[in-house]
Amino acid sequence: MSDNKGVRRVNEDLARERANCSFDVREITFLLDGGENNTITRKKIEDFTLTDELLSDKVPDECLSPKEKYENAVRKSCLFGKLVKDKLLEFGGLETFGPNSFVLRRIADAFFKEISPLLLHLGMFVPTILGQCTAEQQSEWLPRALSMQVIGTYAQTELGHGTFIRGLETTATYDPETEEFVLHSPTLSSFKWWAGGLGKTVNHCIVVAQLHTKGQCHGTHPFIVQIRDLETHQPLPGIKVGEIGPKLGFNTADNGFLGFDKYRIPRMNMMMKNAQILKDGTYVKLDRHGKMTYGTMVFIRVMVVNEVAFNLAKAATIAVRYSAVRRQSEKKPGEPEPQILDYVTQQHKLFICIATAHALQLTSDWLWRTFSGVVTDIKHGKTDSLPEFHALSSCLKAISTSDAALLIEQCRHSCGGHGYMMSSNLPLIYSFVTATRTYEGDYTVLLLQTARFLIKAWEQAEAGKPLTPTVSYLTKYFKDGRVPWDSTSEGIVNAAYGVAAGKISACVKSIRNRVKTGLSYEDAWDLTTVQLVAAAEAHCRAVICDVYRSEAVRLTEKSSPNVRAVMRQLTTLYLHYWALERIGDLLRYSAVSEEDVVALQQKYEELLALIRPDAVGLVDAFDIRDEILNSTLGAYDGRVYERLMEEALKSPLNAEPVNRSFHMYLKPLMQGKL
Ligand SMILES: CCC/C=C/C(=O)SCCNC(=O)CCNC(=O)[C@H](O)C(C)(C)COP(=O)([O-])OP(=O)([O-])OC[C@H]1O[C@@H](n2cnc3c(N)ncnc32)[C@H](O)[C@@H]1OP(=O)([O-])[O-]
Ligand SMILES: Cc1cc2nc3c(=O)[nH]c(=O)nc-3n(C[C@H](O)[C@H](O)[C@H](O)COP(=O)(O)OP(=O)(O)OC[C@H]3O[C@@H](n4cnc5c(N)ncnc54)[C@H](O)[C@@H]3O)c2cc1C
Repeated sequence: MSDNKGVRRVNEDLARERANCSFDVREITFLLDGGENNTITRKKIEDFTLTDELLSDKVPDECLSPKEKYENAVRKSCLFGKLVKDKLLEFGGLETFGPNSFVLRRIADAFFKEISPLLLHLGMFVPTILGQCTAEQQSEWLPRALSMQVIGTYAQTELGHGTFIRGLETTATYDPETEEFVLHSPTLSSFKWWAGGLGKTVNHCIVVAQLHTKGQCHGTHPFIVQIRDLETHQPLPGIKVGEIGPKLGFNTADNGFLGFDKYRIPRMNMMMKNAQILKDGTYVKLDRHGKMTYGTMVFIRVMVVNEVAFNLAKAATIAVRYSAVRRQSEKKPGEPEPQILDYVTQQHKLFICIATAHALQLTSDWLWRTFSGVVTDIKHGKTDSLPEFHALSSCLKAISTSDAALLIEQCRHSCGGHGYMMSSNLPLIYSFVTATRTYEGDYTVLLLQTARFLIKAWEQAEAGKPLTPTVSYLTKYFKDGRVPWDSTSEGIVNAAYGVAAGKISACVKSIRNRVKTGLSYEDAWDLTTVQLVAAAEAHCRAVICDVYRSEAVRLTEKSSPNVRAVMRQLTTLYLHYWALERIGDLLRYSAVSEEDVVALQQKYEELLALIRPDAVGLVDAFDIRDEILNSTLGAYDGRVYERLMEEALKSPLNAEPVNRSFHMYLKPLMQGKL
């Protein structure tokens, strides 16, 4: 299905793989896109936007200086922004595709090898206006933000604090005399640090600061702050702003720092949906739940699951296609060199990547639907579902980003030396995804948030109180104890829940035993955090296994038999992979026997063999165009070696036969004249 526009000749091995695929690739594309209509619209938009004129870079981005890279990214962001504004809305905007199909995000990958400096504008600035402003404030800020007169970012993290939001030091002190807030950075560690686009691009930002009024601090609140002049783009007096320097990735995102020297903003620049300051300085709290100002973070955590699923699909596409083209070594003496995809160890590295991309995509669609329900509840003043949703989105964000980063790195390893080339795009995909494990809530910190909820749920189960849906399995565990083993998919999912329940139970015991020795609850909790993180991870894995299995069955109800078969093979592979990965836990918390373990391993290896002939078809079904993949190793036509050489020749070092350093240093060294 992938666009093969401009293809001269498809590599023979890839062509044969495609001819032998057992199913109609388009059927799986439609499933992943959420229906044929979505696929048709997406492809129309891709045809329309991915034009050579906008995409061509004479010099590869990675050969540019940091400054040139940034300037190129701004140029492309503006072209991309104009395209979206002028043309894409003709297709009905994002709503046409459903909020979870992320068409624009997909297309953006063709424009930016790294990140758009405007990502935070649409990704966080606009959503925070929607989530944290009153209707009146929205009518003032939204039109200006959507027409790009106001370009913004989200500046919460400081040099000294990212995780512990309550510890942020920037202050916003209300002055009733002038009806203004005075923003101030009292220490070096209070400088804002990290916000994308802050370094050079934006003219406004959302600043999260400690609100002081009438001599009292009311905790952190968000404010809209203009930081640069709209005409000259110079920082305004009282603002110290700059870029934070080179990073592992995100090098076109101009992440920035920001400090305030008693900088004044109007009272109405406080985002007032959840709390207000009246003219006289009276503080009015409207948020009954207490954590509504964390709403943008929850929203982004939901989006990130989809983001990493797509990036893993990209890495799997590159690695599987390359593994079908690449031939290396001999299986038996004198035999022709096999495609490396024929090595079982290679299949073990890669098929779990395809299955995980599906698992995360389907889980993300389910999470989005659940989130939409929570948002509707909140609109009607109901916040009861928030604690469970916070626990769910926290662990899914942590596990999906961590799994995706590890598996993308595995894809890179599976491509040998060529996977190390920037032109394979695997290093950039990895550097992007590994950051998702940290930003919007660090892995450990978020799992501990989930653990907090799980321990409370356990106590509720003990007290015989009803439990919310994602933890209702604890009630069953209370009744039946250790789970029986059953090697069906349903049985493995049940066992995964059993492991989670067993681990939560062990944490509860551990905390209580420690408290009995005289420790405070906080100290007992702290000493148990290694187990608590593992329990939250086990809970999250059980949820993903459950959702993936049930969603795959539901989605393929009307599919052709071959598509149903291959989708079932993938879900079964996923469940077996994780059962084997966590065999120690299963031995501890379920009735699995030694023989069952042997059978699990055997079945897993049989599944690798069954999936092998369809592997290329499965990654083709992700339907990621060459312009978006940006990879010498993963292009649809498989012209790997030609592309590697073409890209190498673009290196600026190849523009001249002899570099001047020869005359300046090497020659004098060779002649003993240095
Ligand atoms: C492209 C890249 C863009 C990147 C952008 C960024 O990174 S932007 C920067 C992104 N930065 C980050 O992501 C920073 C990550 N850090 C954080 O999100 C918070 O500091 C925290 C959640 C770790 C702790 O917060 P805290 O110290 O205020 O809270 P606490 O632990 O004392 O718990 C008190 C109660 O609150 C509950 N509760 C908490 N959060 C939520 C919620 N969202 N919803 C609902 N409930 C929530 C919690 O469950 C607990 O309930 P319980 O048990 O009492 O019933
Ligand atoms: C690429 C990138 C882009 C970003 N973009 C933005 C942005 O646009 N806007 C913005 O505001 N921020 C942004 N951030 C900041 C990001 O949100 C924070 O880095 C993140 O929330 C982690 O916080 P931290 O850096 O303070 O880590 P720390 O909290 O200092 O974490 C360091 C270590 O301490 C551990 N730790 C911390 N607290 C605990 C605890 N309670 N229990 C156990 N272990 C703990 C962590 O697990 C970790 O191992 C970005 C970060 C990155 C990397």
